[in-house]
Amino acid sequence: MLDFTILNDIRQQNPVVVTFANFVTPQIVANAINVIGGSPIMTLEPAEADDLISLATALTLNLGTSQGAESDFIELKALGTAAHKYKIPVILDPVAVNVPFRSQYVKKLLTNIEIDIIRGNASEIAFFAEINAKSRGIDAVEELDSVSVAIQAAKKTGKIIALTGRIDVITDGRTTYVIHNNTQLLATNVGSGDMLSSLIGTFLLPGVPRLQAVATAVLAMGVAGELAAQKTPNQPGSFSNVLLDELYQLTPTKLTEYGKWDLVNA
Ligand SMILES: Nc1ncnc2c1ncn2[C@@H]1O[C@H](COP(=O)(O)OP(=O)(O)OP(=O)(O)O)[C@@H](O)[C@H]1O
Ligand SMILES: Cc1ncsc1CCO
Ligand SMILES: [Mg+2]
Repeated sequence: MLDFTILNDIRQQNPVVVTFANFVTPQIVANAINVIGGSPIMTLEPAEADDLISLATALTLNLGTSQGAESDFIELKALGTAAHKYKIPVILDPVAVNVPFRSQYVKKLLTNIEIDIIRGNASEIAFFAEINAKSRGIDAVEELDSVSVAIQAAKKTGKIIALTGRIDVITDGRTTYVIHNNTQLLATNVGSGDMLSSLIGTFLLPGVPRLQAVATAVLAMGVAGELAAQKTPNQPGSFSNVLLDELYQLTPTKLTEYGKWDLVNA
């Protein structure tokens, strides 16, 4: 079961979420964390990694624009090592991981840092399921069977997988949540996925079962997206702002009333 009172806990605890961001969407990612009730901080300085992570409840590593630079790798490793030391969960957003150079980089990262959760679109998650999927840059292109791809990725990696798309699938390979709340405007808005990867961090409060926390974060994004889309039909620019308003105004009652989700093979 999902416990939506976690929203009240987030607002009460104001959890610090550290994000290694890409340079395209840091502002909306920071706002997403803030409006839901968390406290965002972005960093690029390895020397402060331990200090920041000691304050944080989760770490999100977004690889959107990081690939290649040795300084980035040093930073990612410093953050990941500190997260392991302080036992906080690490979320990976493997943007465009099917681009060969990025595939190698992610493999290197996974041997150096312990990752707990991977959030990506169908093409990105297919990489971890070891399925040959096409992708065009940051976007998924193929209609894959999301449920089986996500479960296979979870089994291959041993990590929690959040596969987003027309439906969202959250699984540890045994228990699977499928989320049906959605809107095309979320896909059109560049950075919805980046926002979600850091929102997941905000929902991963200490002591909360991780799979349920991840599923609730994805549901929250879907419900807020639908409510925003009703107010901004065919207006992607306005949608982006109203999405933040709806995340800010989200309540456990709204998640209960509007949330459409299934629990499969529990
Ligand atoms: N075809 C779709 N229809 C409805 N909602 C979608 C669709 N595709 C994605 N979404 C929603 O958009 C949000 C972001 O997921 P998406 O899979 O687009 O991430 P992404 O590709 O990493 O995005 P970005 O790179 O722009 O941050 C999720 O909440 C997801 O449910
Ligand atoms: C457009 C883009 N390019 C690298 S990261 C990013 C934002 C979506 O993740
Ligand atoms: Mg993405």
